[in-house]
Amino acid sequence: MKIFTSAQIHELDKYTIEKEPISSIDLMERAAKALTRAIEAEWSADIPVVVFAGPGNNGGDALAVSRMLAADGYQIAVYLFNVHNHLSEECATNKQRLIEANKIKAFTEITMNFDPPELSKDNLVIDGLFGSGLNKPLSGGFSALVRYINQSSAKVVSIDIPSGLMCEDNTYNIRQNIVKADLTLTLQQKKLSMLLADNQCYIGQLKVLDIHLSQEYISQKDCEYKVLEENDIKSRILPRKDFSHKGTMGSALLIAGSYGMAGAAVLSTKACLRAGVGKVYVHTPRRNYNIMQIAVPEAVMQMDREENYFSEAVDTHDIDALGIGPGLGQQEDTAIAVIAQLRRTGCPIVVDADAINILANHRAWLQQLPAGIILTPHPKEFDRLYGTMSNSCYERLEKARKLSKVLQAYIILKGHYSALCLPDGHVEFNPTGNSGMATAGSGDTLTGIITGLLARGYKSVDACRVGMYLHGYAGDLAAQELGKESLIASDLIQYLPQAFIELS
Ligand SMILES: NC(=O)C1=CN([C@@H]2O[C@H](COP(=O)(O)OP(=O)(O)OC[C@H]3O[C@@H](n4cnc5c(N)ncnc54)[C@H](O)[C@@H]3O)[C@@H](O)[C@H]2O)[C@H](O)CC1
Ligand SMILES: [K+]
Repeated sequence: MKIFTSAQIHELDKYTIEKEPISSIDLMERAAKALTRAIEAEWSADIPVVVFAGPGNNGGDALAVSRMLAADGYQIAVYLFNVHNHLSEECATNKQRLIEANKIKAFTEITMNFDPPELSKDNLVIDGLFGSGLNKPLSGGFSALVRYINQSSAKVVSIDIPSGLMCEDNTYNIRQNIVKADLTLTLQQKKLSMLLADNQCYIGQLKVLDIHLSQEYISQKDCEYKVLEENDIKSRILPRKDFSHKGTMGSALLIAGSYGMAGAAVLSTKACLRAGVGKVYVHTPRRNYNIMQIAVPEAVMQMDREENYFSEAVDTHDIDALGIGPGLGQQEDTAIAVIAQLRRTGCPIVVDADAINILANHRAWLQQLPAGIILTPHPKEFDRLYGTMSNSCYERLEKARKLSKVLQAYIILKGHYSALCLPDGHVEFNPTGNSGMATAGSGDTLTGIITGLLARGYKSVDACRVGMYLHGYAGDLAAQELGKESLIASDLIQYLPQAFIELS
């Protein structure tokens, strides 16, 4: 699913009006019908509804919804904020239609002073103050109203987007002045800000309502952000040929583990094997020999000369993909070996965990990374790598995009909706996965899966796409059976076969 920016949504809106063709007011009527249906599916007519409508088309939607709910027997009190004595054309038409229908309990148009109605837990607030046309943080009377709504115990449903939240960048927004919705009914598509962790507290439950905007525009328009869908993945899963043997299914090498961190090597190795690769080699310190042999008998061991940590770069001539970093530790010898390894490796590489931390501590080395390298940082690792803290998830995402372009690297910024940043500036979000996966070792399994897919013959971009989707999908299957609370990283490996079956 493409994620258009608010400017593109505006364009899409105009394109639909012109090409369908449909008048702007009829399009609003179509949106309002979808919104009304969704609200009626959640709340019955005995809940008293208070509607706050703004001066633009978000307010127009709210007024049309008010008319439709009233016609269905809901008790509605409407407050229309017209403080600059200017309503959008569609908002003004819907004000007229609402008054003429004469079905609502109370209609107040606020031009100056506003005496807020009492809001109790038995009320439903419909927030139609501002939508995709918001162009700066809310202030003055609007911010006071938002705070009033937020401190009340009423249920809140936001039309299109919680008022005060920007569709994209909220780095410099004023967080107290954003409506906290219980339900957000967004039109046509999710907005970028809805995919970012720091905005989740405003959105509540999220439903996307299809208002049938132009499919022609949607399919033709290039777009920097998209959410991956099952079909994007299914069509990319490589078939296994009948006459395959382990020599044709690729060889992966994992450089992982240190004393006390053998588990990271075990998890990444098992996950790598389960990604369908022919052979998996593991280079790990001597101390971990027994653990690895017993835990993963399918893997071939290569012991480091050091007892406790990775210390020497190894030959990768016969290897199809390298995964480096899980549980490595950050010894200075390890750092030097990691850099030497990255320099001498000719096959595709996944860099994770301590290997990322090492690069973060030696940022001059970043320039030497081979193009096409895959980095899989979680947000803190990314901040260290980039060298600055981010004030918002949007800011971090933009930095990751920039770094991907500069390094010509694939960066997977991990989290809910992990963001795959491509060297050409595009971002693809992964929709699978759940909070049960926020547990130690989860990242090690992702590294193993992507390394396995690379060795198996997937292009780097597809190994990232398929890898993160499968990883989350396995997590979702595991959560269905085991619940989220008790989920551990080994469960992800356990459910990887089922994930493959369902996606193949
Ligand atoms: N394509 C669709 O998805 C459709 C969306 N619809 C609805 O239309 C709104 C967007 O409407 P628009 O008129 O462009 O913008 P808003 O209503 O969000 O607000 C514009 C209005 O507000 C003023 N303004 C902006 N920022 C501030 C601020 N910080 N403080 C005060 N005032 C501000 C601005 O100057 C304008 O006057 C979309 O969200 C949907 O709800 C259509 O109904 C159907 C198609
Ligand atoms: K809104």
